[in-house]
Amino acid sequence: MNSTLSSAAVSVRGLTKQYGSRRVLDGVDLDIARGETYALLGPNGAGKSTAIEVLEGVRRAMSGDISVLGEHPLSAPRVWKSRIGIVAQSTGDAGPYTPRELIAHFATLYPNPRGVDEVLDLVGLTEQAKTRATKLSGGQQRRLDVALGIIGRPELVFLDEPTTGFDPEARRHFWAMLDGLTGEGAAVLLTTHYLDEAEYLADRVGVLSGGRIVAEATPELLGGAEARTPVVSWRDAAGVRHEERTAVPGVVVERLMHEAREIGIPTGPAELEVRRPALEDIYLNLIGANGAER
Ligand SMILES: Nc1ncnc2c1ncn2[C@@H]1O[C@H](COP(=O)(O)OP(=O)(O)OP(=O)(O)O)[C@@H](O)[C@H]1O
Repeated sequence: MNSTLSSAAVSVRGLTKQYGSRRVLDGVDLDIARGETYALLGPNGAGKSTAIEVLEGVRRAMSGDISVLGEHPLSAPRVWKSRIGIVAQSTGDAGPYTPRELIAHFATLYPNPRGVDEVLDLVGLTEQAKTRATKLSGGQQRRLDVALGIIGRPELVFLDEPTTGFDPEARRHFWAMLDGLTGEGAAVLLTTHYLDEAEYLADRVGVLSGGRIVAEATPELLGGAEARTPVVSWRDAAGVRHEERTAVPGVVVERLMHEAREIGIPTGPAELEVRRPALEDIYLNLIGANGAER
């Protein structure tokens, strides 16, 4: 995070949004600092895209105080649009054009765009620069979406499930690219269903469930320190299964081995295992506790 820029990139209080009689967002509070990467997590249908679209000025909220780069998205001056970058979940038809042509065209819409070659390289499309966009693979088309979202050197980038369809190598490449972007001070609001992606990229993650942010922290601290405490499990000589949460699993394992040897079991207790809860376990617990949307 860039600590020299302190004013918020996004500041939201009490955001609500309803489709017909169905309330999708029910009082969302959200702050994203300049230079911060924030991953918004939540099950399918939780309202992540809806929230992003409200912040982009594409959808109208029912209520709430919303400030994005210091402006309300629906009353922001034209130049505000050039300060944000949007990679939506689905994008339109690219027509008969190549990535180079599309990126070059989009570059003309911004006052201070990146170079076309630089962006092609950043997203890993240099080799496909002259291939018709419609002939690109799904992952390559997604990279083109990202290219069009960052060509204008945005101060804030909205990335709605940006790496869906990427192969593992492309995903790593994308992560490195994003490191470069945020290194230049851009704030990022990202949605993803890949918990490893959130863990790698995000300064903070928020979990949207039941229309609200139900948990928010750095990836290391989500769910509280307790949630990350390792669990030692084993089966005793009578076949009864035990679990012990402990910050010192090695000490517990040592004790169990010693106790087992004492009663003539040199190999230790059956099914002895140490589990360290991953972000995914903690996320699933949070979603479970707050009722998943389906
Ligand atoms: N234009 C719309 N009209 C009516 N309902 C909508 C509209 N757009 C979205 N919804 C509904 O609002 C809810 C939230 O949708 P949204 O796309 O914001 O969720 P999401 O968290 O982004 O989901 P996903 O992870 O599947 O992309 C869903 O139940 C969806 O069906």
